Amino acid sequence: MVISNKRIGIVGARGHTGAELIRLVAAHPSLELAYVSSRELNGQRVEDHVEAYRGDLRYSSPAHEELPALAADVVVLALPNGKASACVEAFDAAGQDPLIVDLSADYRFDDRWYYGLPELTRHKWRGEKRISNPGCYATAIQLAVAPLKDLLAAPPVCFGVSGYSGAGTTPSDKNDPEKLRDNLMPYSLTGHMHEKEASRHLGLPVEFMPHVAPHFRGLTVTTNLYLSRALKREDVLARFQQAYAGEKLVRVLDEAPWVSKIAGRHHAEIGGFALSADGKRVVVVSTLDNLLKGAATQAMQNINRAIGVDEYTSIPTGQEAHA
Ligand SMILES: NC(=O)C1=CN([C@@H]2O[C@H](COP(=O)(O)OP(=O)(O)OC[C@H]3O[C@@H](n4cnc5c(N)ncnc54)[C@H](OP(=O)(O)O)[C@@H]3O)[C@@H](O)[C@H]2O)C=CC1
Ligand SMILES: CC(=O)N[C@@H](CCC(=O)OP(=O)(O)O)C(=O)O
Repeated sequence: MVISNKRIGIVGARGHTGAELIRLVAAHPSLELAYVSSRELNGQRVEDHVEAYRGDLRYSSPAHEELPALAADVVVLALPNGKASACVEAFDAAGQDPLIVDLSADYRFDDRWYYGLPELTRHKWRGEKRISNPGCYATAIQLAVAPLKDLLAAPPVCFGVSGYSGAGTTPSDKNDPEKLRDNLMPYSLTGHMHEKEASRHLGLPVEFMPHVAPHFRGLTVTTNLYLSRALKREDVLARFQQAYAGEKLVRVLDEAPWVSKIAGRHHAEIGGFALSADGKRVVVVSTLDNLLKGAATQAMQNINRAIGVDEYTSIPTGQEAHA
C-alpha cells in the first residue's frame, strides 16, 4: 500500500522552535513542507537558514485568512502567545479542519483541545485534530512530579533555570546576552503560566520559580517534594523507572542530570533523588532541551501519533546529539 505524504505548514517558522521543526520535517519520511511563514524572511530560501533542509521552498507571509487555501494536512502554529486564535478562526471560517498543533500557551487550558504530553497523556487522546503542545518548563515539572503524585503532603516547589532561547527571538532582557552575562535572572516568581499549566494538568497546586541563565538552550527544574510517608531512595528510583519504562524520550538516571548534556538532545532526563534523613522529603532534578522535548520534538511526537505513524518517526532517540 502506498501512503502519500502529508503536507505540513509551519506558521511562525523564523523562530527557534519553527527552525527545529523544519529540521525534524526534513528528516521525516511521510511529511513534506507545504509552506513556512515568516514576515521577516518572506521570499528568502529556507535552505539558506536551516542547513538540514534541502529544496526550493522559500518563506512566505500569508495573511491568516489565506492559510486555509494553502491546503496543508497539518498546521503547526509557532507564534508568540496570544496570536494563535486568529489562525484557528481562519480555518473555522473556511470550514477546514486540518490537524492543528499549537506550540503557544493559548489552548493549554481549553478542554476541547488535546494536551499532548505523550508520556503522561497518551491514553487520553481521542482522535482530536487540535493539539495543544505543552510548555517547556511545564513538561519538565510534570515529568518530575507525576510518579510521586499520590504521595505528596504539600505542593511541589520547583526551581527552574532556562537557557535564553526559551524567551524567543523578540528582544527582551531575558534573551539579551549582555544582560545575562555572568548573571542569573529571576522572573515571574509567582503565577508564571507554567505554574498554572502544570497545576492544572497534574491536578494539584505547584509552586514554580523561573530564572534565565546565559546559556542558549536547555533547562533544569529542581523540584522539592514533601511526602506523606517515608520512602527509601530505592523505592523512589523504582517508581520513576517503572513510570517511564519503555519511554524512549524520558531517561531516569541515578545521578542529577546536567543541562550541558541535554542541549541538542531530544529526550528529557530525570535524576538526583536526594532524600532527607527522615525519608519524607525528596529532591528530583529534570532537564530537557526547551526547543526539542520542550517544544518541537514533543510536537513531532504528537503529529506522528495523529497521522498514524510511529510516535518517534524522524526523532533521534539514541545517544546521538542533534546536528
Ligand atoms: N522557545 C522555547 O523554548 C519554547 C517556545 N514555545 C512557544 O512556541 C511559540 C514560538 O516560540 P519561539 O519559536 O521561541 O518564538 P520566536 O519569538 O523565536 O518566534 C516567533 C515566530 O512568530 C513570528 N511572529 C512574531 N510576532 C508575530 C506576530 N505578531 N504575528 C505573526 N507572526 C509573528 C516570527 O516571525 P516573523 O516575525 O518573521 O513573522 C517568528 O517566526 C511561542 O508561543 C512560545 O511560547 C513553547 C515551548 C518552548
Ligand atoms: C526563558 C523563558 O522566557 N521561557 C519562557 C517559556 C518558554 C515556553 O515554553 O513557552 P510558552 O509557555 O510561552 O509556550 C517563559 O518563561 O515564558
